[in-house]
Amino acid sequence: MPTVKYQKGDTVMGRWPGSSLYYQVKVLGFDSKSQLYTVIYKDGTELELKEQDIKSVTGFQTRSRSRSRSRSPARRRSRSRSPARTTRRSSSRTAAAVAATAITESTPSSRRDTRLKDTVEVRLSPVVSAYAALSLSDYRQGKPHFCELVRTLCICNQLDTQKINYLSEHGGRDAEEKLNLTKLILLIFLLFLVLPTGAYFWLLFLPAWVLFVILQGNLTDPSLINAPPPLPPLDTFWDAQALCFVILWILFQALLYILPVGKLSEGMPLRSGVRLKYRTNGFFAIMVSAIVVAVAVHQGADLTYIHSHFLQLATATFIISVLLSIYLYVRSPDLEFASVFSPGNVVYDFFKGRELNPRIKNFDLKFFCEMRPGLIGWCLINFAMALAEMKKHNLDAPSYAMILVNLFQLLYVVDGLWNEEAILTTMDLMHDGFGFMLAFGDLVWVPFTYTLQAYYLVLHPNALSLPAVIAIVTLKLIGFYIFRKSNSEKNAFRRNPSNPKLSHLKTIPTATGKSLLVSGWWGVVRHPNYLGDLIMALAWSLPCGFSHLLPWYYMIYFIILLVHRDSRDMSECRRKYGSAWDEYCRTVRYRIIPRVY
Ligand SMILES: NC(=O)C1=CN([C@@H]2O[C@H](COP(=O)(O)OP(=O)(O)OC[C@H]3O[C@@H](n4cnc5c(N)ncnc54)[C@H](OP(=O)(O)O)[C@@H]3O)[C@@H](O)[C@H]2O)C=CC1
Ligand SMILES: CC(C)=CCC[C@@H](C)[C@H]1CC=C2C3=C(CC[C@@]21C)[C@@]1(C)CC[C@H](O)C(C)(C)[C@@H]1CC3
Repeated sequence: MPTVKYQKGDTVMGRWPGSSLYYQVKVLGFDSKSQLYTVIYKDGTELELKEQDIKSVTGFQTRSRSRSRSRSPARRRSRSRSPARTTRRSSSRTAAAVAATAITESTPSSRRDTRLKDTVEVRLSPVVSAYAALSLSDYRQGKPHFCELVRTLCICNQLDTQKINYLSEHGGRDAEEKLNLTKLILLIFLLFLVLPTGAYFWLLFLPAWVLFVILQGNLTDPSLINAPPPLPPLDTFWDAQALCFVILWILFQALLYILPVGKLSEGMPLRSGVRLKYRTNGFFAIMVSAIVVAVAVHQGADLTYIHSHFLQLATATFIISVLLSIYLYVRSPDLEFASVFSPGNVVYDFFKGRELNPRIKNFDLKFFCEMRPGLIGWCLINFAMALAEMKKHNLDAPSYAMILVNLFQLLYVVDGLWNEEAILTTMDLMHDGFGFMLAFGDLVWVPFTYTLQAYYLVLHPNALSLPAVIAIVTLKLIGFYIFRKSNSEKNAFRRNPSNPKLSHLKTIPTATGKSLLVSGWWGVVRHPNYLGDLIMALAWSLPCGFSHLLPWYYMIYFIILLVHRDSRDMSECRRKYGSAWDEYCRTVRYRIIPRVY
């Protein structure tokens, strides 16, 4: 009779099948026939584990501590946690274990050999090994983000784990050769995207693009594929008054934000378990802003200034976003966040941000910038464009096209502010740092490029027939319905998974304690909210007609943005949820558009 190492009632660390994560478990018994231990997780889930998947509690450290030791996401992420990549060695009685704190093994040798371990684990598949080789050599050269991009792009190009595994099982050389072209294309993409050059690229490209589209909007024949118009003299960019207006607007919004009006909502738990509080009074802010603007117009304020000084206002806002990003960079970094996301590269850190939730006392800079000056500014600018159109064409009322664009986008923003709490469960708030990308995105990109349809219509009117108006409105409402319902469903579920209103929905439990919705909207496609958003984007461009590409810019940009976000989210969820995510993907096969994508 072999000796039983762990006894009934012992508290030990049990490896979660197919991952390198260990959770605290209690031994319930040992079956000498199968040589398996039955263990129970904290949530009551029982599993059978082999002896080598069990360790004593000593010799472990919390994952957060080990994370902060390694600043390399490349190293951390290439350590496969996907069950698809590893051989499952234990049998499970239930599909999932709801975990307490996830713990990784930490022995002196495992620490010493982290790099070796990475290589061994990722060699399980040819494609992954190519990625790993790339990432490791590039990591050594100080380009850890390089591998992140390859990984993201691999996923973008559908080289997901299942395909990779399929190829490793069936492919051999042929399959790998077939991938060469794809890899080549990926590498060309990388020339543009690779970081830190990628961060430089985006730092220059994003402002240049805003300038390009604004200048195009002033041309008689605007297009996205026209050569850029000649740069106006430098002094035309600058207008001190425009800067004052922008500062006043931001301060005004900040004042509304800090007023003790409206609900204090709790964010999602941070890694430390803390839940930050957010003042969700965005609807109040837009209402007050509308009243103030209406009074100002009534008092004779000429809002068409916004149209005639669009470039100067954009420049002023850009300057503010750069100053804000510098401030965000020089604030002391959030080490816990940086240890997970930041490779410690100055440009990359500046671009992506070093803190998840930078705050000045209770003033949350990311939340404020994402939901207030830019978003409400977007509606203000659209309204100003409608006035400019009336002035330019001597109209008593704006055109149908202008009214539709204004109303559609106003509805989108008002809805976002009305459901402001839901933003707390979105990727930006939960996972992304606050650096130049979001500061610029929130303050400049949103108000100065999302308004392009209205800006375009001032100089390029497009007459709409009544049936066209009805068709476009119907499309918008369909998109809005899908967008709102799906976002609310996920938000309600994340806030209270046992919400009785959602009890009819099927879910998959995951090892993190959170479950995934597999029916309802989230059972139709994996991102129903993106689907609704895309349909709405289509309805925003249609009123501008088909004469030029410029008003279709948002649609094109949005497809790229959402496809990229979906890939990023897919890889993040696969990392978080492992086999449960794969099961979700098997059940819900399409990402955004049913039966298409
Ligand atoms: N107009 C614009 O410029 C933009 C608009 N948007 C819109 O903003 C909204 C938010 O988008 P975004 O933050 O990108 O993504 P989501 O709101 O879709 O959030 C993704 C997260 O939802 C959770 N999740 C995914 N699948 C499930 C499931 N089956 N069941 C339960 N939870 C699930 C996961 O987080 P976890 O499990 O950790 O909770 C995942 O990381 C969308 O409507 C989008 O269209 C987004 C970007 C730009
Ligand atoms: C190219 C570049 C600079 C990208 C930055 C992306 C940001 C512009 C967007 C990322 C996610 C966003 C969201 C909204 C606006 C655009 C950004 C900031 C949003 C606030 C718009 C209103 C919606 O109702 C929303 C609240 C769902 C949405 C959230 C995501």
